[in-house]
Amino acid sequence: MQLKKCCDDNFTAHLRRVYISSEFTDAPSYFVKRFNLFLSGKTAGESKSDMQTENEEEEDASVEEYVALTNYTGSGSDQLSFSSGDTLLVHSKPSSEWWWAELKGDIGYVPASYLRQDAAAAAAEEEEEEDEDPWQDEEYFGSYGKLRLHLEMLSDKSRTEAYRQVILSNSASLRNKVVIDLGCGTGIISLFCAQLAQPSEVFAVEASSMAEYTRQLVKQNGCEAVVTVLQGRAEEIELPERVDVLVSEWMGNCLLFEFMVESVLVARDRWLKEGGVMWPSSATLTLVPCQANSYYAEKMAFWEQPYGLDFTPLQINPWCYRPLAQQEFFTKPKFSHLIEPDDCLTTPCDVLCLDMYTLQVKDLEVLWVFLFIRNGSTPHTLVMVTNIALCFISQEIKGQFHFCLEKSGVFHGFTAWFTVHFESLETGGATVELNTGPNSEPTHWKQTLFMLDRPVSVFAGDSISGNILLRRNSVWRRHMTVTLHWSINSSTEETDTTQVGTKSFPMWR
Ligand SMILES: C[S@@+](CC[C@H](N)C(=O)[O-])C[C@H]1O[C@@H](n2cnc3c(N)ncnc32)[C@H](O)[C@@H]1O
Repeated sequence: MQLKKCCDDNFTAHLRRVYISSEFTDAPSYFVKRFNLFLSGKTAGESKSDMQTENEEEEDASVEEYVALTNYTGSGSDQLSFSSGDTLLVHSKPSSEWWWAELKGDIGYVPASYLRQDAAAAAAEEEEEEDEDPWQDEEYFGSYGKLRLHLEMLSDKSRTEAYRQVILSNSASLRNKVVIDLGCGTGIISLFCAQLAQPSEVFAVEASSMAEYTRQLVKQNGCEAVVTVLQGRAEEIELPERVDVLVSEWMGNCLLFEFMVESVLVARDRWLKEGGVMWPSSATLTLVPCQANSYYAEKMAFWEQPYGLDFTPLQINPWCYRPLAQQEFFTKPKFSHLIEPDDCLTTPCDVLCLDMYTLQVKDLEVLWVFLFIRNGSTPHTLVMVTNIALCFISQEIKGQFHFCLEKSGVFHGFTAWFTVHFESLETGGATVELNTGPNSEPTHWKQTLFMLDRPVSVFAGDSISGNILLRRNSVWRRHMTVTLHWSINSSTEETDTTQVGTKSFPMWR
């Protein structure tokens, strides 16, 4: 299915590293073309020939048939009217409430809740989903089997030098130690270990097909006596002995995206000796409220007067739950954002700190706890409908923030980044830190920008407080949703005013 494919393309394209400046350059092109036609006043039928592209067959596969459950009268020129029983072609689902659909050559928004999928199509889709791997290992390890990601990672000097520095500054203590390099990729960290220290053994574990080349690289650099490359998933490989040090570069965008951290924790529990060392030893997620004037101008203010025309219905649309521009550009976080230190409205705040020794896989999950309150006369059984079920989230990755703004400006959103710390083998204190924030050398992760739907003018002395929740997707194990809740307390009003907001950002499912 095209939409799902687009989502997966997003996923592989955003595996830690981002190749496209805009998340939406890969938005379904069919939708974009249809929308262009809509703007030009042509109907789909009239413009069939305009639509023909070499990708047409693939694009047509994206269209899904839905049946109208009841009559609907569209309000405004961008909504479709339909009658119960009509078959609509849904081209895109820009939000959960409003879909972009076609009926008899006309195209427009329709309310999703008025439609149901054709039963056969729904069953086929469900089956397709059931067959999919929730870890998406094929795409994931497929992309690490190519050079593109490795080139980007190795070209990131700050990142790679940080690992080199860790090995170098601990070289004496690494003597005769056994090391596992989890997810060794091209083997760079294992090679640093072998060349800069004298470990007795380095197990370089890599699940992707890159492992075959890594073996050659180890040999080419004369390290085969120390480094053993093992191809396989870290969760499944067997080592001949436990290790003194587990080193891994597992961090993704916004620290956790990809959830490679789970593989690290599983390997830690299986193979790290009692008292062994984890590199990184801890990880911190940092947040700051910020301005993003140029991004806002590029994606939102642009529609105010392009070529002297008024395109504001794309920006502000009373009929839409979320106008198109907001929906397309601000629904997901912007990866690869480089925030200017000047755009931070105040001092950043650490919202999450992970201790790599004590963190558990279950800590990464949202645990749904069901509380059944028994109706006094009914037997104690979970299936009794007379019982009341209360469901609440007992645990999720959650951090609090409280910012006191140091300057006036426009609050466009929050920017997040992470820092990891490596402790010394000897002293246990921190030796090296890799900081991906705006005051350090840019890394390939850059920063992650979460745009609010609407900018808010703020003033020095105002405060912004709230929390951030990272909810791992319970099906798609490498994805999560970041939810921000905030309240802005104004210091300038005679009577205190508070504005509250909340927004969830899927990354990507
Ligand atoms: C971010 S890259 C780091 C590569 C290399 N360590 C470096 O610093 O250049 C992560 C690597 O870990 C591998 N990987 C991820 N999860 C893994 C797992 N569960 N078992 C083995 N390898 C894994 C990926 O295929 C990828 O090559």
